[in-house]
Amino acid sequence: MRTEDMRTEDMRTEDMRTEDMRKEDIRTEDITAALTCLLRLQDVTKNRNGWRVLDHASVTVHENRIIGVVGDNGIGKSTLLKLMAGLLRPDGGQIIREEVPPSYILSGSHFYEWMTADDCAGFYRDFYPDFDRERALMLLEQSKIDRRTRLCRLSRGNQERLCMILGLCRKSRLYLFDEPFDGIDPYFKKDMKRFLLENMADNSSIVMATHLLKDLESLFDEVIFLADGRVWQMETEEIRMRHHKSVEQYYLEEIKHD
Ligand SMILES: Nc1ncnc2c1ncn2[C@@H]1O[C@H](COP(=O)(O)OP(=O)(O)OP(=O)(O)O)[C@@H](O)[C@H]1O
Repeated sequence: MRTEDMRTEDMRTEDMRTEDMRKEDIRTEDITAALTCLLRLQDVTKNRNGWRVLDHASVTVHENRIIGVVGDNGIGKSTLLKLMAGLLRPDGGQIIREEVPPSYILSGSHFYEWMTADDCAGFYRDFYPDFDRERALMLLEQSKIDRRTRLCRLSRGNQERLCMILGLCRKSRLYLFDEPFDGIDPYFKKDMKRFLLENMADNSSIVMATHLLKDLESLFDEVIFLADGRVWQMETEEIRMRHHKSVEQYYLEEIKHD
């Protein structure tokens, strides 16, 4: 979110938050054509575990963007991604998105260890009608991941790559990753970054929660920050040009950590 938008957001009064917007509401509509906007959270509030994780948060995801989601542990990054994915419903505000559902990329730990890559692809085929199994099998072969190997025998990096392949092979325009590169060595990370860029569909976008700013910030066009009870969105370019900082420096030096 740009500074002007943040100010406007702050200036909104309670009166303007209509009864409608307080209702649980996820709307889907074809908003893309006019605005090239894939998803919008408007004034979204979410309470979890007895505290308000998101408080009137507003963010927008346009097409052809890679957006980082950055904030301290437990601040609400996964919650934000799950709201975007439709896995959680907001307690207030609205989520407006395309009819095509987002692809929320599960991490390796969501599958049983005895499952093979083939089993995981079968799971995706059964659950997601938009899953392109042939493409997934082709990418697995390209990545030298044997379809018959059980997950427990795959390296951590290959487990994550498998999950990335499965998620990317859903016909979506919005791919949501929660810590996709966690625990992966620098060489493999570089390779997976390249793989991601090569295989993301045209006119799609990625939203990615991560703590690995040094490694990943070069990917980001924008960053969504969560801190101090607020959520705001900035262009990476703005952070570099206006604040003369990297995303990591901005995160460490400019935002409040409890
Ligand atoms: N399944 C759940 N049930 C109830 N409350 C939850 C659940 N998951 C998370 N929470 C609460 O929501 C808050 C935000 O959690 P979330 O996982 O979104 O944070 P995060 O920023 O992704 O954390 P991390 O960086 O450690 O992964 C947590 O502090 C926790 O109190």
